[in-house]
Amino acid sequence: MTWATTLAKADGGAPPFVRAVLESGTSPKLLTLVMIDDGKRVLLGHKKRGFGMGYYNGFGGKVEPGETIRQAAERELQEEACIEAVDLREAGVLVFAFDDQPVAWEVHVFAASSFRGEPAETDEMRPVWFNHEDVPFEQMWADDQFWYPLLLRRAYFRGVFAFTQTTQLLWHSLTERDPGDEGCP
Ligand SMILES: COc1nc(N)nc2c1ncn2[C@H]1C[C@H](O)[C@@H](COP(=O)(O)OP(=O)(O)OP(=O)(O)O)O1
Repeated sequence: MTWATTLAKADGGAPPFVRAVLESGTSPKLLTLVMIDDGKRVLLGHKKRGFGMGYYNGFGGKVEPGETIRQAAERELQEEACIEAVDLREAGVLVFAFDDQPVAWEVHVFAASSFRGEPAETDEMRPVWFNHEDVPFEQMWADDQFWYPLLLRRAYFRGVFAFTQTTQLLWHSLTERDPGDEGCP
């Protein structure tokens, strides 16, 4: 997570717990998040249970042993929204550090503009379309308002976000990146 450590030192520096977790040597927990964006509207799910319950979010979850990150993204989209992305692309990576958790969460964000199937409510998510100008940030994770503009204009992004009390955003650093560029942000 070299880039995340570099970002954690940027913009005045992250809270100490962020650098501690990033420099601990412990691998981050890998998760996925898939956004369907048809160019005018995004498909979000209203989370009905578990982590982030009550928020609108993309579809995703933990990467299971033996699957790639992309396979996990495809599986979670099918499980949570009953659809299959046609043109799934890597949109960005978000690292979340929580002041009460010993490992960082590395969330791989994917986007697609078309899909097969009909979005359907599952026991985890209720899918709802929102026009780009009506994305309900007040009912979403506090980090989303910062990286959605990059997502919607198809810019690849990387960000580090520090939370306390699970949902309160303390600090963040976000950069727009070329996915093939492994140099310093
Ligand atoms: C902290 O900020 C977050 N912001 C956003 N936008 N999304 C987040 C944040 N933290 C987690 N997420 C996403 C990442 C995943 O898509 C889900 C969480 O996945 P979940 O815990 O539901 O994983 P599953 O594997 O589906 O879990 P269960 O099978 O145990 O329900 O939220």
